[in-house]
Amino acid sequence: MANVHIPPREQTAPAENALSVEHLKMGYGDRILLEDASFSVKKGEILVILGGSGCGKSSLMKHIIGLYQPMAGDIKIKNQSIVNANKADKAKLQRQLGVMYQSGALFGSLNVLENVRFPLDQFTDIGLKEKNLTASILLDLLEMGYAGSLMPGELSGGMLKRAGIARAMALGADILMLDEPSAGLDPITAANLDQTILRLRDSLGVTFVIVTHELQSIFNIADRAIMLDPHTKSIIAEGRPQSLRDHSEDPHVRQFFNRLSDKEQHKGE
Ligand SMILES: Nc1ncnc2c1ncn2[C@@H]1O[C@H](COP(=O)(O)OP(=O)(O)OP(=O)(O)O)[C@@H](O)[C@H]1O
Repeated sequence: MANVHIPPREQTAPAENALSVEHLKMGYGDRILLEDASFSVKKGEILVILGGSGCGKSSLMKHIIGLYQPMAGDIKIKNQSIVNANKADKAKLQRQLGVMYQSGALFGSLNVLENVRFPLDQFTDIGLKEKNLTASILLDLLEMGYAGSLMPGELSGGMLKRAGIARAMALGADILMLDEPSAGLDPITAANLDQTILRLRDSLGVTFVIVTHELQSIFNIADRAIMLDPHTKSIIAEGRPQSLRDHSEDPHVRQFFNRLSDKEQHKGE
């Protein structure tokens, strides 16, 4: 038999961590929200954080971006601790993290271009022309190029979120943290925003950490989900949303992903 040459399998290097949360204990005063939580997010991955109201999703985001110090544990941005960083290093790490809060949180007295330019005005000394160009490019990227001169009060919900994302990217962040991006959007606008998130990931390699309850959106865009639980103060589920929906050993997790009422969940018991 002739020797058949089988080419070696291409070695793909494991993706690097964009961020990792290691044995995090967090809370406020006597109130502990998470006891010992660990997870990581690979570069270019879309991770969704889930959990009932008040379980600590926003608090986790605020710890990741360095607004609060953990009670114990570490948080690393591209393998560098933001918890133990000195002020200058922490500021550098924070620039790699862009945050969009629920409403987009634009300044009502500035037009859209000025809003997107704002972080550049605050934190850089580059010229106005260059800053305006950067802001315009970001608005184009978010399909908002036509809206630079509009005031936030003139924007629809979807446009506010897009402008908020553009602003979050102004300082060059390639890890975006989005707090309930689809909240308050109609289904078509929410689906369009999902596509934009996927496009930013696929074309620029942006990493996303997203807090959302929108199941459809979770199934459309999330590579992985983690679910926080206030009772055990831990991460009770981690995996692909579809796998958690169909195979999680935790009935509460299956109930969540299948969007079942308590009655439907306990039918036949
Ligand atoms: N700065 C703070 N000081 C003290 N307690 C706080 C602070 N921020 C949040 N909390 C409390 O911590 C708990 C978790 O709040 P957090 O906003 O992180 O939850 P969440 O899961 O994001 O909730 P939701 O889904 O309703 O937005 C809540 O009980 C909240 O009142």
